[in-house]
Amino acid sequence: MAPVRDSRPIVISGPSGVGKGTLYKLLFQRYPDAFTLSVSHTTRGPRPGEQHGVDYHFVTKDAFLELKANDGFVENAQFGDNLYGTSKATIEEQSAKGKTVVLDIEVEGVKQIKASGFPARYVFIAPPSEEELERRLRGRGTETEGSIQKRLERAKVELEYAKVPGVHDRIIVNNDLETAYKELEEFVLVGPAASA
Ligand SMILES: Nc1ncnc2c1ncn2[C@@H]1O[C@H](COP(=O)(O)OP(=O)(O)OP(=O)(O)O)[C@@H](O)[C@H]1O
Repeated sequence: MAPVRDSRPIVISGPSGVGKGTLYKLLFQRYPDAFTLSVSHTTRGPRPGEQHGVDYHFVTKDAFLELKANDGFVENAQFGDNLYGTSKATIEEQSAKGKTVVLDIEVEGVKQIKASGFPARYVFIAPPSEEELERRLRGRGTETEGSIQKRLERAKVELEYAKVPGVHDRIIVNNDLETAYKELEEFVLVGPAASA
């Protein structure tokens, strides 16, 4: 177990395709007992293979809206026809198991968590350049051309917001993967380097 001294959840944000997932998956592989990814609520139906409570908490729209009305989310958003959110109870349950919760959320969610006063640490993953971000999005092979263009437009807004002083505790440029990983590890472990 890594000696994580600061148990506040870690909010990781950054443009789509910058390598957030790649970086925190490395962290989870290295420290499987210390970190866990937050499980979001969603009103969309499960895709084949997705498990309730593992990939998402799949809930009805009514249940989602009731939780929202009761101030149960640290952040929530609508994408298409579906609602998504991170519940306070989920973070608390996962934290109670002794794990540091990692949240992978987009910029509007970051703003909401900050506004809510929920204690968290914020790290932004930046691309070496917009050209390299585009190369990675294309290289991943998961997006249509339209989706790539939307994500690149969105990236400009996110990169601007990241420049606002005081928003993030750390900005890591994901150029060389190993170097960026080491920076993330150093940020999340807090204090002397841990031995895995
Ligand atoms: N340092 C790096 N150098 C080169 N390629 C990288 C680097 N980091 C990640 N990649 C590649 O970039 C692509 C995007 O990475 P990843 O899927 O982790 O991004 P993401 O930020 O989690 O995206 P999304 O928000 O859309 O889920 C992947 O194909 C990944 O292998």
